[in-house]
Amino acid sequence: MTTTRVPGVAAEVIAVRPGPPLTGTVTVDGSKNAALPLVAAAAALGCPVRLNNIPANTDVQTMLALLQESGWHVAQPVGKPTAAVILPTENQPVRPHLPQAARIRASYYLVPALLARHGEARLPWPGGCRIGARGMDLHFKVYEAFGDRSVLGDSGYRVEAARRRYGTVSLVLPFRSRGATVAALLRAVTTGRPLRLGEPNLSPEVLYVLEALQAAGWETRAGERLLALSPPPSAPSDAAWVVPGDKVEAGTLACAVATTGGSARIRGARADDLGPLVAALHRLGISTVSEADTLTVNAQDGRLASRPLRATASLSPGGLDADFEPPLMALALGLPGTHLFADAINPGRHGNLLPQLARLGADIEEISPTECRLTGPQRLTGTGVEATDIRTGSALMVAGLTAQGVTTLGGLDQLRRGHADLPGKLHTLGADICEVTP
Ligand SMILES: CC(=O)N[C@H]1[C@@H](OP(=O)(O)OP(=O)(O)OC[C@H]2O[C@@H](n3ccc(=O)[nH]c3=O)[C@H](O)[C@@H]2O)O[C@H](CO)[C@@H](O)[C@@H]1O
Ligand SMILES: C=C(OP(=O)(O)O)C(=O)O
Repeated sequence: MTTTRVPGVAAEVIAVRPGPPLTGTVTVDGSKNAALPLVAAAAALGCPVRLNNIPANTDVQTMLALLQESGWHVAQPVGKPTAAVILPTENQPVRPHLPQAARIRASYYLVPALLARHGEARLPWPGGCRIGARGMDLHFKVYEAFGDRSVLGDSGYRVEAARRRYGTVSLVLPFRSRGATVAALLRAVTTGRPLRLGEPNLSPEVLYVLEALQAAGWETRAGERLLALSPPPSAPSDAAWVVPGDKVEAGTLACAVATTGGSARIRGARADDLGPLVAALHRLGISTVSEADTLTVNAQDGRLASRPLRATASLSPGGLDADFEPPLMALALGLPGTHLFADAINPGRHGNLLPQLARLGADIEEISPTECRLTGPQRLTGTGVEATDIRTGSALMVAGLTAQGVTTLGGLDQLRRGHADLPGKLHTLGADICEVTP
């Protein structure tokens, strides 16, 4: 017998219209890019780990589902939708088949836990945002440093765990990859070996993993040149971690408030994580006040003070996270000055974002495939656009807040990979935004 699946109504879009300046208070969700390595770290630890403030975006749901397929329980405490306890199952499961790992970039974070549980990790090549070639060759160098063997295929890769070895693992990364840094940390955890990693990535998402491991007994030292990790004398029996608030969601909401000339409080993200974004806002004449976990944005008076912005995505400590660039670009379109943007980390980002902004009438000059220049203020006009990746989607929503007429945004599955409900948060601040299911 054959069965026919009737597809659900997938053609939904978000409609945005210009409205009054955004005001009020909104709280961001836990961060996707912090939750993904923390979930993998919980699995690598091998004991029950309670995680709080887990965001409900689809990438994190996929990651939790991958763990469940691979020999871990994900137990949801009753009445606590954003908490989960991750613990290994008692029975050794058969080698997992994980095709959904191809949907998300961060499935690579599971390799160390899979090596510990199954002696090998067999995964499809990772997916995620299509923002240019996104290699993972440094991850394989990391595993090689631990003695593991990698076999690369057309549709995926296999890493085989080394026989038990002892002693410190030392390696220097050729560039500061966040993914490879986390891979090294988690492989050190599952092998119980001390690690000395040169030229590490020190983005907040890496520092959260270090904080979590420190809370579980690891000794950690993080400097610009060297990151060191040593195991505790005895393995922890349990741990409890909190996923930090989403700095990218907070930064996107800050750009949204600023673009409407509004004034609002954005709670939940750590002020330190927003430093580079706040510096860019100040350059654009937007005043902000940063407290421990609240960013107050006031764009009512200062917008005429805008100076030319140079926003360059960087992997260096304290650099501008590439994920802040798209919403900043949407904001800069409305502000005086000639503003420059560069993202050489993700060489396909501008190829996604610029054509969509152009549909709204933006005039942006491509200096090279990864650099562009625009002069504001520009008047945009609403039309149908597509979230071709997460941050392109959120930037288009920011642009739609001041574009004349109606902007309709499709490709919501991309947006929801990163944010459980960004339109809802904009609505809380008074945006004229709704989801439409034709
Ligand atoms: C799940 C997650 O946290 N994703 C973030 C992570 O992505 P991503 O995992 O791509 O970040 P990395 O810092 O590891 O890599 C940056 C770039 O370096 C290249 N590379 C990386 C590793 C490697 O082994 N070989 C290689 O060539 C890739 O082109 C990659 O795009 O950091 C990016 C840069 O800050 C952010 O935009 C992403 O949101
Ligand atoms: C690029 C991103 O995600 P990923 O690396 O998971 O594709 C992002 O979070 O914007």
